[in-house]
Amino acid sequence: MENTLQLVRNVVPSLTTKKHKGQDGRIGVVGGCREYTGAPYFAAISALKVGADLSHVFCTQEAAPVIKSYSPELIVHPVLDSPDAVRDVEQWLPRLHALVVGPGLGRDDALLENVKGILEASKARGVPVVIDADGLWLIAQQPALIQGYRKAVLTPNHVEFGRLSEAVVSQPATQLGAPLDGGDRHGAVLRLSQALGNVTVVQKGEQDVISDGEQVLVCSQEGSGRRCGGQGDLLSGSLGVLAHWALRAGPGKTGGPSPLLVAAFGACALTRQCSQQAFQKHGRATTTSDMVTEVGPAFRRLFEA
Ligand SMILES: NC(=O)C1=CN([C@@H]2O[C@H](COP(=O)(O)OP(=O)(O)OC[C@H]3O[C@@H](n4cnc5c(N)ncnc54)[C@H](O)[C@@H]3O)[C@@H](O)[C@H]2O)[C@@H](O)CC1
Ligand SMILES: Nc1ncnc2c1ncn2[C@@H]1O[C@H](COP(=O)(O)OP(=O)(O)OP(=O)(O)O)[C@@H](O)[C@H]1O
Ligand SMILES: [Mg+2]
Repeated sequence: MENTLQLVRNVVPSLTTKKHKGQDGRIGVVGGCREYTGAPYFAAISALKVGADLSHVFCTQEAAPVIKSYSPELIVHPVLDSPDAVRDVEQWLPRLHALVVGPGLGRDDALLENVKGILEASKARGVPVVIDADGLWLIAQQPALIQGYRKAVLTPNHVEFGRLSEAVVSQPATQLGAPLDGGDRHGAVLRLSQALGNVTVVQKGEQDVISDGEQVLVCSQEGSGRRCGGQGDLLSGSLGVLAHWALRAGPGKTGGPSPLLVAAFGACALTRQCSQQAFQKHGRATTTSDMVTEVGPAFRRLFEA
């Protein structure tokens, strides 16, 4: 654990007076619809609090005023349900360092079709993508969308992992419902990553298991017993920034594991540390907003010690 945390520290940029706004990260979150406005907010605000300079949300028209009202810090584009959605997002891509696709996206077919176009445009430009939540629903329908794209990280929860495995490696459904033991989980994550052409996969759970098809890392940083919604969104937003930092630093700084493995490990450790710290203060009443408040102190404790 400690050795891998040190690798994360190696990619964290220093705060100096020589930098300009945007240099340490311009992150985009694609998600936010009528039902879900919290998820993209949690992802985007977490990216900022980890250290991105600018955080954009690309959501539906209806969701935009709601998300804006949560925070003056986010830049919110009400474009995702427009007929020009792909073009509207594409024009921002040259200015974005990473895209987090899926928190609060929903499963509307027209929206998913737009997201498909956004993913294709991101791949064409080599923009790193973190795919979470309903973005993973899309990938389970069309794995070819991400096949072999080495700058992608998928962050499935238990159910999302089962869906992806069934779609990609035809894992028997009987195995999907049952909790896998440690050894099986490693193998299952490794196989899914390999089947997707070495896309990095983070299976969230009691321990987070991370693989790029070559190595497997396990994050067992102490978290809490609280399982409120939104914690995965904090993780995917944080990972957007860390992925950018790690890829920019390159394998020379991350040692043996690939940059995206190190970034994913960092985001998992941070999310769990936030959970632990928030739980110490709020106990059973802990919510993801309490965890967002802990991002700064948790980051300092893990990565700036
Ligand atoms: N405040 C918000 O706006 C939030 C919105 N969310 C969004 O809600 C949408 C659906 O996400 P879901 O995660 O519900 O996806 P799914 O609808 O695929 O999840 C199915 C169900 O699986 C269950 N589940 C999760 N982990 C499990 C485990 N380890 N064992 C057994 N069952 C488990 C959950 O209770 C969930 O009801 C996404 O767009 C997501 O981003 C969530 O991120 C939570 C917060
Ligand atoms: N059983 C568990 N014990 C400890 N930590 C857990 C457990 N399950 C999940 N976590 C942690 O909670 C965080 C979110 O994982 P979770 O599986 O809840 O994601 P999710 O379902 O996508 O969340 P969201 O509600 O944001 O969609 C991760 O950091 C993960 O490590
Ligand atoms: Mg989720």
